[in-house]
Amino acid sequence: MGDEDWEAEIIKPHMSSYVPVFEKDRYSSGANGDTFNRTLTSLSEMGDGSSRRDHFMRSRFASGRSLGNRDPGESNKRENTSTMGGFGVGRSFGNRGFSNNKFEEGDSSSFWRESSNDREDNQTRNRGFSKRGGYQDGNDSEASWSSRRGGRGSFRGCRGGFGLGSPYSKYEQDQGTQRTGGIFGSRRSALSGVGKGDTYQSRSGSGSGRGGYRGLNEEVITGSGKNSWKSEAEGGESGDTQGPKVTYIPPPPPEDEDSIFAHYQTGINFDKYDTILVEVSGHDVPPAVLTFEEANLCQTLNSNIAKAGYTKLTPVQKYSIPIILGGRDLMACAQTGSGKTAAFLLPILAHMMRDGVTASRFKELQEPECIIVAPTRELISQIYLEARKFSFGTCVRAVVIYGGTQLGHSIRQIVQGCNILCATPGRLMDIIGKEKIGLRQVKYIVLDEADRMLDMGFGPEMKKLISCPGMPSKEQRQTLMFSATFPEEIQRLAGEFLKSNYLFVAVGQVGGACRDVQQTILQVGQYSKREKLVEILRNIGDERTMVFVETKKKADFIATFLCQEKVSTTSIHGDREQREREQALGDFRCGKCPVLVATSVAARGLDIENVQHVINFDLPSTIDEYVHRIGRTGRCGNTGKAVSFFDPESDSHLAQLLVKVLSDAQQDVPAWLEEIAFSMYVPGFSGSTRGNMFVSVDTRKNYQGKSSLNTAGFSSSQAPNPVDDESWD
Ligand SMILES: Nc1ncnc2c1ncn2[C@@H]1O[C@H](COP(=O)(O)OP(=O)(O)OP(=O)(O)O)[C@@H](O)[C@H]1O
Repeated sequence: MGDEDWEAEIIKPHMSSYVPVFEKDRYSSGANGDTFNRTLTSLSEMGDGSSRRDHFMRSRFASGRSLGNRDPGESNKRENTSTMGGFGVGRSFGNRGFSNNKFEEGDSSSFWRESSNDREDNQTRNRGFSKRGGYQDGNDSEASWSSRRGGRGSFRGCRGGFGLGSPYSKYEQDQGTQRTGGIFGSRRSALSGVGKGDTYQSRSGSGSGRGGYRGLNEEVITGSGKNSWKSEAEGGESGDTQGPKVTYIPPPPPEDEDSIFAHYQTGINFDKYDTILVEVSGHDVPPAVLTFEEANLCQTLNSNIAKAGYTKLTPVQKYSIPIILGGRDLMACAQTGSGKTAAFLLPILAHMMRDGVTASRFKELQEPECIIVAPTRELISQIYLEARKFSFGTCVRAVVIYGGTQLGHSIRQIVQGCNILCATPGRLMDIIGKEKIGLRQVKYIVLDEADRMLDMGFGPEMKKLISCPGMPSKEQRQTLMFSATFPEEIQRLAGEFLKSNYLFVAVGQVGGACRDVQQTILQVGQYSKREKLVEILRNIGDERTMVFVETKKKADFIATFLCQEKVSTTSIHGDREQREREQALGDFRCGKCPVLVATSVAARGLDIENVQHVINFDLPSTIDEYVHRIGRTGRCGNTGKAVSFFDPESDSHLAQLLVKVLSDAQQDVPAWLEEIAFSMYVPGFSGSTRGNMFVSVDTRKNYQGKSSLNTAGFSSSQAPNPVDDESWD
């Protein structure tokens, strides 16, 4: 569990995890790539005599709906995470032990195998669903809540300290081993007690079993046990708990119109969106709109849309806008980078304009009409900027609040007038708990990356939100959920937030990767990854690249390593202070650091212009995360490239799902990957969608109608069809 890191921004806000930046050299190109130009279809045509294999391939991939069963592999991977190691004593690593801006490979010690708390993703799993552990049955009881949160301190004693003086290669050797670093004492004392300013220091808070949680390192929710809803803000600002204040006040975004409407160009494949299939299920589906004019939004909105450079609706917008304008609840699933944000913002704003809401700074209690929640600070900031853009020149005021920033600042933003409140879950619950906003006027709740939020274990928080005093019931408000992936079990939970007649919009190969991303899977063992990474980055030159790794410490480590290799790099992850995270994103966006090393904190939603490459240095543990990560490139009709290092030792459980994703996106599938996928084949696995975490279709058994449409020429919703019903089960 993440028993220390969640407090990072509270306890020692002044500490820096600076990653040095070096000017990037120019490098020559080198050879790269080892995929085979063989598609899945060609495999089935090979006639290699393996009937088992043929059966496997047919059953897995031919239908386009099968393949799941990722849990065994996933849990395998998870089970290997209970170890800790450490950095070299007094030795270098960024400002966490990076001495004199030089990473001493031989001296920096045993960079440890991923500890469970270091894996951003893993933390969430620990709070996740039954299959992933944790939240199980919609039971929101305090008992289950506290049991998931409590007892964190109990892990501390057995968490590792330093691997004294062992070299980096030791880290690599340790990748496959179970290490319990207890002999060097607790992580806290070990990490903070050694060396001087440039030693890695734990920014953990007090130990001793204090409860708390920091979901995906984004939101800080502390609790000293049962039924506690203390947050970093409370602890830091009101003095309810110990710890210094969070003082960070994010700089205000530029106010000038050019900056507000700055946008990047849609890509050459934008028009291809018209051919994407869309399925809408539920009763009385309103017809889609084909153009912005048809949507009949108000004049100011149309003008803002034009200034934003939008001339044509994306598929998810064509379908979602009329559904939301029609007052319906919605669960929408569309590929990464396809315009989901505007799909909910525009109709909500249109309604607000119609209803004449006005932000007033003179109101004693601000009562927003719309609450938008997203799982990460960066994503919610981005949504806010979109809301600000589309509400430009109107009397609607959007406000953003998120963790890692001064609570007083959040409150000051709100009291100046708040119609649309964009928030991360922890900060939102803080503000509500402090009665800084009233909920009586809420008409719209939007959960962006809803699957992630629920998967992260924010289900209870979201339930608290909708059952807060004053919050209109689901019959009296509109609830909208968006994501590129919607696993079945998440859908079932999500259904509790929505009216029973909600509509489900599925655009394209739902849960699938964007076809504009060229995907390459390379078989790279853990010992060769760094070398391969450098080789690829040198080929890439200065093109903007996101490198995903599995743990926070590894993110720092790889960033530092790349800096030493003279690749201008920065990093973002949940252990970095908010100002550092924003700085890192800023440096990446502006091109100062064309390489951003990130954990899954940056996997979702981030919309950064011109990210041409994504490199999965470590593959994520789930295929959904893979889809989101590679979706940071190839956005809005632009093309992009994703290269993933596949280590058969640790990633084999993903092989089947990767083959599926690749073939669905019409990518080349390496023969060796097919072989691994085949070897992982479980006889008797039906390949049905049910239980499959990947393919996201409307899981409601009794939905009454669906339409299967082409975004260019759609039909209206169909009458219930028992045959279709079955096929949707
Ligand atoms: N109709 C449109 N015309 C032109 N650009 C658009 C349109 N809709 C959205 N965009 C732009 O496309 C980019 C991606 O949009 P957005 O971030 O909403 O995608 P998303 O579907 O939410 O992606 P993700 O699943 O990764 O969160 C943004 O820069 C947005 O401004």
